[in-house]
Order: sequence, then C-alpha cells, then structure tokens
Amino acid sequence: MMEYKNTIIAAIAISEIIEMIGAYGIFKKCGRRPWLAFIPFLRHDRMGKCAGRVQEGRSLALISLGIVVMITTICMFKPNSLQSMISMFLLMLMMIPCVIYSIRVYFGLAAAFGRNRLWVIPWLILRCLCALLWGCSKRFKTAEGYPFDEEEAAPEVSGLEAESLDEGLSINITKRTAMNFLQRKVLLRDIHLSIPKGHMVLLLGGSGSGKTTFLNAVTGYEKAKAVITLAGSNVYKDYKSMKYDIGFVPQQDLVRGSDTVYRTLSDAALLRLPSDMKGDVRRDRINDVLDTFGLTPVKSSLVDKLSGGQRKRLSIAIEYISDPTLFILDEPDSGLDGVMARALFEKLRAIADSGKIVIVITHTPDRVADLFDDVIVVAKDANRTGRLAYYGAREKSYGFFGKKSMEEILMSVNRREEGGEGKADEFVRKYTAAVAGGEL
Ligand SMILES: Nc1ncnc2c1ncn2[C@@H]1O[C@H](COP(=O)(O)OP(=O)(O)OP(=O)(O)O)[C@@H](O)[C@H]1O
Repeated sequence: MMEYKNTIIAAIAISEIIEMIGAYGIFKKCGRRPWLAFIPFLRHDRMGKCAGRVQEGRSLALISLGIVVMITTICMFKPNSLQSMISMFLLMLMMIPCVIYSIRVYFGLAAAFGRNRLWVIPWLILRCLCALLWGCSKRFKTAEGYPFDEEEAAPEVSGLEAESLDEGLSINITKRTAMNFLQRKVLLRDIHLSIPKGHMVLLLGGSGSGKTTFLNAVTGYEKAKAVITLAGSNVYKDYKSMKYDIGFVPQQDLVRGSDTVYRTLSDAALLRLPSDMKGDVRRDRINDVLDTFGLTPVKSSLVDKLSGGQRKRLSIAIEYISDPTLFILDEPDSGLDGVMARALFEKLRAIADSGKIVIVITHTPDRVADLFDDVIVVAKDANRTGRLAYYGAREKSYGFFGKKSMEEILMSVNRREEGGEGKADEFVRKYTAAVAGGEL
C-alpha cells in the first residue's frame, strides 16, 4: 500500500515539474512573467490570463487548492473513516467545476495560440505534456493580434442615463447578472437608450452577445438592475398591467396545428384583450388583424395547412391582437425567402408608422435594412459582457463603423475567435465618447 502511494506521489511530482517547465514557456510566449509558472496554484491563475479567461483561471486556482486540501485530508485519515469519506465526496464534487473551468481555459489558450478547439481534449487528458509541447516547441506561437483587445478594454462603466420619453421607450440597464457555475457573470452592462414612438429598430449582435438577454430585460421577463419605462409607465413596477402593452414574438412558433387560423386568433383575443370588451368589438379587432397580416383568405384553414410565411404571420398576429405599444420580434424572418421576408418587414414598418415601437432581431439584416430607422449594436467586450457599441440612426451607423453593410458592422464587433475583427471594446469606447460629446 505504501509503495503504491509513493508511486502516485512520484508521478504527480514529475507531472508537476513537466507542467511548470511547459507553463514557463507559455507564459514567456504570452508576455507574462515566466517564473510565476513555478508557483503552484498561481500558475493556473496566470494560465487563465494567458488564455484571456481571467475569471476561469482564478476559479481554477482556488478549486485546485481545494482539491489538494481534500487529497491531503484523505491521506491523513484511515481509508474508511467518516472524515475520509466526506473528503472523498467533496473531492468528487470539486472535480466537476475543475473540469469545466479547465475546458474554458483551454478553449481560451487554443484561441490565443490560433489552434483548433479540439486541442482541449489532449489538454484535459495529458495536461503536463501539452503544456511542455506548447511552451517549448517553436511551432506553437501566439496568434496574430494577441493579446486580443487586452490593453484597450472598454471602460468598466459607460453610457449616459437615457431620458424618459412620455410616449416612447426608455431603457436604463445598469447591469444584468446571472450565476454561472459558482460564479456571478455580468451578462449586460450599461445599456442606456431611448426609442421614440414610430421607430423601427434593428437589434444587431453576434451569437451570445446578449440580444435575447437584453430583450428579456426590456420586457421584464427576466429582470435586470434597470429602469425601463414605456409611455411614461415603469415596466417592472407595473408589469401585470403592462403585460399586453408589450408584444413579444419568439423565434419558435407556438401555435397549435389542429386549430383554424380564426380560432387561434380568437383564443389569443380572449386571453389578451380586456375581459369586458364587447363581443362585436373583439370580432372587429380579430378581422382587422387578419387583414393586416393578409390572413383573411386562410382564416378557416387549419394552422397545419399554412405555408411557412403564413404561419409566421399568424404567430405575429397573435401578439399583435392586443395592439401593443412595443412590439418585439426575435428573428421573424427565419426560414423565409427574400421576397416573403421583405413583405413581412414592410408590414412591421407599417405597424411602426402607426405610432408603435418595433424592435427586431434578424440574422439577415441587409435585405431589409432600409426599412429600419435605428440600429442597436450589442457586442461582447473583453470580459464577455454584452455592451452597447452603437445606438442611433441606421444611416449614421455605416459611417460610425466605417462599413458598407450591417453584416460588415456585425463582423467588426464579433470576437476574433468567432471570425470577426474583435473591435467590440474599441466601438464601445467610441460610442461612449460620442454620446458624452453629444455627437450621437
Ligand atoms: N440565465 C443565464 N445564466 C447564465 N448565463 C446566461 C444566462 N442567460 C444567458 N446567458 C449567457 O449570456 C450570453 C448571452 O446570451 P443571449 O442568449 O442573450 O445571446 P444572443 O445574443 O441572444 O445569442 P443568439 O443570437 O445566439 O441567440 C451567453 O453567453 C449565454 O450563455
């Protein structure tokens, strides 16, 4: 038994030494103080910094410390004692976040060295040998542009409080946080803007930049540290009474195939219109909405028999039945061809022109860009927090970003490892300065 223990200790010591040598090389390549590689635990922290994953590196360092404490406890007590069992249980628990944080740090390292993300597998299995290879081999160099955005990270706090509009939407999100694997993550920070009524706004942002989180915070579905006012009323405080003032059309259609179009809308009307509304007034509203969305010819058809475009229009009509002041749509054009998408967005434009506010997420903005008044660009900064990189007139946005299309604007703020130009922080700073200087 003793021999067995000694072998394990010797193996751990050898792998530690190999890893230290490798980490020394990695730190040097990443422009960090290399001697820190020889300090246990701090090494994990610095590895996180090299990978651009500061929080994960720090958490990994703490968990590694916990693991060592647990292993020592297990060795100190008799194998089947209560203390040893508890330590074993805690050790198992710690392994889960340890693996998760390790994966995140290795993903970051792969991006820092411009390598495939699959490298995370050998890193997890043979960490010490991978560290040695990446640290000592000349074939492993940091990627072009490394460290990504680090020196010029966007300011921690930015943005000016948006004024409350009597008839429009004013959004003042200070922060939206969430617990994520034992760690509080800031999903959104400092998003302040006011949208006047009659405006149709494009919400632009890369995958995971925080668009849905932003919309959920605006509608009050998932509250943030924020003040949202719609036509002078506080959305969070008056949530119940304002629920149907805000129409939210999710990406997925939530309609029952076995109902007719009319039945679907009349059920929605029963739910969303005031209960004291007279039957004929309600019927008129249903017919108006059917007309608005070109669904009158198919009002007796089963939902299952509708085309993709008709089904989409029905989903939108369900939310529109309550005549919302603020109308939000998450990718209403997914699955629609260019002509159908254009026709749909023209309807949304008409709704905005009737004095509403329409906010739309679309992944193919350029085919309908001319229909929008304004653009909101949400981008992930160096801390992976969703920030406001632009809000203003669509026409000015091209000049602000120095680009010719919405897709190019999106690429400029997307992170490098996602194929973008990684200029999110630069534009958050530029936007903050422009707003403070009264240029936007
Ligand atoms: N409740 C939550 N807890 C922890 N993290 C979350 C939570 N909600 C969202 N996130 C994280 O916040 C980030 C933004 O997510 P969000 O869904 O808002 O992005 P998105 O811009 O809508 O992306 P997509 O275009 O891919 O739908 C993601 O990294 C996501 O993992």
